[in-house]
Amino acid sequence: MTPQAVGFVGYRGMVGSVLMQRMVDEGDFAHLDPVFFSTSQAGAAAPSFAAGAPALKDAYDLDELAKLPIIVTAQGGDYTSAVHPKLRERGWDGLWIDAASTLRVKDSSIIVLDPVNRDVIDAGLASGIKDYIGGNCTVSCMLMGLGGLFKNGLVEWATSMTYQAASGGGARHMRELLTQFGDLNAAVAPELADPASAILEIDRKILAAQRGDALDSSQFGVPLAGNLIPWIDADLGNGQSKEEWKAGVETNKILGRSGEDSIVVDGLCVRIGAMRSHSQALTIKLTEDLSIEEISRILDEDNEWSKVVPNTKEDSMRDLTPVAASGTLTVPVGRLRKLEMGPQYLSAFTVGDQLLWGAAEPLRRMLLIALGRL
Ligand SMILES: NC(=O)C1=CN([C@@H]2O[C@H](COP(=O)(O)OP(=O)(O)OC[C@H]3O[C@@H](n4cnc5c(N)ncnc54)[C@H](OP(=O)(O)O)[C@@H]3O)[C@@H](O)[C@H]2O)C=CC1
Ligand SMILES: N[C@@H](CC(=O)OP(=O)(O)O)C(=O)O
Repeated sequence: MTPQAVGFVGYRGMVGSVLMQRMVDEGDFAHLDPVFFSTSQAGAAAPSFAAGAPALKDAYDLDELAKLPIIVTAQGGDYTSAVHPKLRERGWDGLWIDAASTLRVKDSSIIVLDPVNRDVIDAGLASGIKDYIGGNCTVSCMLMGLGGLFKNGLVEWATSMTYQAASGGGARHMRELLTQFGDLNAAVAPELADPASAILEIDRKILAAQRGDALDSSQFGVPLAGNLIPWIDADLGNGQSKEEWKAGVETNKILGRSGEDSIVVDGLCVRIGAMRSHSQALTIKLTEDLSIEEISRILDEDNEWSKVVPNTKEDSMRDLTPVAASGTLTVPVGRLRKLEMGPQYLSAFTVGDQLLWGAAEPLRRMLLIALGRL
């Protein structure tokens, strides 16, 4: 069988690079003919990992894009807004697989997270839906960890309090965080080198640096190092951030639920100084009083990546952190405990790499589904 041609836009960005690495690691390029696009480097050589691919094409060249039956993009929402409607207007009916949020909640698209909603994806393909969009990173990571409870109708409502990594903002945000850590360290280096120096003097200098103009905070707007930011994405004007709004809307869309069938999911989204894994603490009201053993079994069995971490200090500190989860597809779920509110109230804590399950991996797997390989 002739390999299918697939267009890739945004392959050299942060999300795109993680996607390419996963595809190289899994040998995916052996089963397709890649055509790479760039908004800034048309004509340059294709990336070395895809031997034989043609030179980079202009990502705004609709004629070139329209030749392809499948386009995968991690270029960003502005690109999607600029190109996708024009392609559809001219009658292109290929599959559009996208990391950006632009098309996510449209009726004409499906949010892809196949370990959780393969049935929804298959029904979409069968009914002729052409736009398949990766979900919000926090939502996808939460559902990869706790999907077993949601899929089995065991969640009456859930509230999530997130601890989101710098990578959610992009590569420049990660660099800014590290630069801030370095600058803060430098501000008190002599005092740190002297074990006899007063900690309150160190603290005073750090606070002065954080409150002054010394730290570059141009990406996040305020310092993140030694701080946190209790707001992510746009202000919807009703006291809710857009990131918080996505939790309920996207969770239900992924699960194929709507109207009275919807599950209420809401909470607060907070940026912290982790690098690339998002964490979240959840309070879940269960629809029935299940034992922790039964809950653990359901979560572990739901998908091969969800891993229940025993609710002990040692296990939690070792296996339930951004440092433990980053760079892996494992989504640890722990701190499972019945809360004092009653036997149907469950606490949980989960962590996921927001560039893998939070962005690249659902796209990669959707591509494999489209190619008939998954
Ligand atoms: N960051 C995240 O956590 C998540 C992001 N997304 C979505 O993915 C989109 C892309 O995000 P992200 O990957 O972080 O964006 P990046 O800024 O890393 O990359 C986007 C594009 O920037 C261009 N670019 C310019 N200079 C460089 C450079 N030095 N190195 C690499 N690329 C460069 C590339 O396009 P070109 O080759 O055309 O110049 C690249 O495709 C987002 O807009 C969002 O819609 C989705 C989920 C999570
Ligand atoms: N908003 C997320 C990252 C992201 O890109 O989300 P979305 O794909 O929903 O725009 C964060 O900052 O952590």
